[in-house]
Amino acid sequence: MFQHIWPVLNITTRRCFHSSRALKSVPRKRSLARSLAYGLTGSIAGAVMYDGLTNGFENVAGAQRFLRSFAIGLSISVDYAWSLKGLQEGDGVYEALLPEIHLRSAKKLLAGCLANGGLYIKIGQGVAAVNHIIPKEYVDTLRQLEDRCLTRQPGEVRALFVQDFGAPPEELFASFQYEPIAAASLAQVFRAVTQSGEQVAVKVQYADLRRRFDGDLRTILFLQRLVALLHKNYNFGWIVEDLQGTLREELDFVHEAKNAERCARDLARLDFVYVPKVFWTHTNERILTTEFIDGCKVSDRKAIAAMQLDLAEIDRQLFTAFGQQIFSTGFVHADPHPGNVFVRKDPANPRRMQLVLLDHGLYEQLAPAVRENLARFWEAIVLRDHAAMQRFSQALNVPDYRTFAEILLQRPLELKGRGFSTRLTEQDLAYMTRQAKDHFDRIMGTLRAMPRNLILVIRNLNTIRSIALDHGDPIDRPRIMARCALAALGPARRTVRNFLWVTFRKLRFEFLLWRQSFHYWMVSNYLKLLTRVGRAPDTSHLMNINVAV
Ligand SMILES: Nc1ncnc2c1ncn2[C@@H]1O[C@H](COP(=O)(O)OP(=O)(O)OP(=O)(O)O)[C@@H](O)[C@H]1O
Repeated sequence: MFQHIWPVLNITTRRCFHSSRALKSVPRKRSLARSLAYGLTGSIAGAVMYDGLTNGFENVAGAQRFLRSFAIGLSISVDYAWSLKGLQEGDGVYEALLPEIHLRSAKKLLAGCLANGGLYIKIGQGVAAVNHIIPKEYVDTLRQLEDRCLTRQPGEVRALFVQDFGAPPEELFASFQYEPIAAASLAQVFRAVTQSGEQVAVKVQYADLRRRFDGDLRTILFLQRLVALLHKNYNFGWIVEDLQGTLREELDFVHEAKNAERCARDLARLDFVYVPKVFWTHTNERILTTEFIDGCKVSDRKAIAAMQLDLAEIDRQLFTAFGQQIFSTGFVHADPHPGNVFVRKDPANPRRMQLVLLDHGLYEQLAPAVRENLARFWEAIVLRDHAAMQRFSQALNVPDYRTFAEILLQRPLELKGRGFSTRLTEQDLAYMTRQAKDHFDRIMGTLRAMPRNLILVIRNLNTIRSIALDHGDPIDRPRIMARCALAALGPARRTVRNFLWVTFRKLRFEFLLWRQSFHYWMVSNYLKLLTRVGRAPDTSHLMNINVAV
């Protein structure tokens, strides 16, 4: 569930996680640890009481999950506060200790997620997806959740097939391997061969998932209300409440299968994207059978190198595919974490790569007006046209266009002295951390103002951005997205006039981008020259241009 409020958590992690960049002073950290500990204690006590009063403590496992989360949260808070007591950031001891504490804490979180399962695994996946913000130790440890096998009751899978299809898997399939090939938050995936000889992946839901889901959802809503009482700013309940329906749909594999087919239709034009075929005869609400894909995760750089595929090409296609969904079709995969994006050689042409999109449980549908205004807003960001940014932001009901742009891009709007495509520096990251801390209300206000279904779009963007960052950020992401936005804005009817209009807009866009790059190139060379002759004036005003469109 937390993956759905991740866009918000993504921002708040900067307040809560002790990344070496985010830590400014020890006193602040101590008070954070203390308030965390108090908050957690109060919340857990309240929640257990609430569960007891409303459910008569029927759900012992639910109470256990509470207590486990509480113990882990408390132990992590205390570890940071205690181990770093009296030390200052920048000290040798402090810097040496910090990665060790990060690693210890990440391992505790991993163990907690695995023990609690279900929604808690989603939280861990969400954390691993923000690799540009949180410490490496968390990312590396929690990444294991992307396809970690969880244990299940003996005979559970067989019983589920008998209940739902009236026969065990070995009768329904020519062969069925009971050892799962992967497991995730909702299900385990098994390999099988159909009676007609096709290799398939069979995704079988955890039997108690639906029952647990309701309890966990109630609990999280209750906990967040408590947290909101203690800390007025931390009110995320509206997001969870809004997304309840979407969350429930994710439990229905028939819905997922239909989403997969729609995604395949929507992206049929992109021959570098593939969606596995659904086998409807072996699919229902809890069991999903699809064509088996022999590929590697998009994060598996070794396997990608072994296939001699190019990371930049992969990222370009990744952003183009999701850019197409966000700006053109409006039907957006909301959970494209590396476990859900496979890479393989195109079976029809082994010299080319293909992206395979898995897990179509969670989608967001954007209304045409939202899509269009978002596309125009994105184009304006890349062209640095502030008047247009303001106009299209307002059309989306968001008054603060700067904060909105920074939430979408997760980077400063102004990269002073540098081109827009330049990679983020330590100062940029520090700026984002400061923004999140100092302007938390503004960020929350912007999130509340924007169309609700953009929350999951932001989740999509954060996830694919973290994939690219992990690849060494080899492409110009904002520009690729802006090109997708521009392509989506063309009129649907194919006439000569429309063709000319679209071509003109594209040329104008490319020219403006070229003009920006040329400007930066000229200014940076001019500066270099002045520095070489011993005269380096303050010319920052030259670099901070806005291209008027
Ligand atoms: N068609 C397939 N071919 C090969 N492997 C697959 C296929 N479908 C799923 N898998 C494997 O199973 C894993 C889990 O599948 P999937 O993501 O659909 O499950 P989930 O429970 O919805 O996961 P998530 O935690 O992402 O919500 C994938 O990461 C992948 O490794």
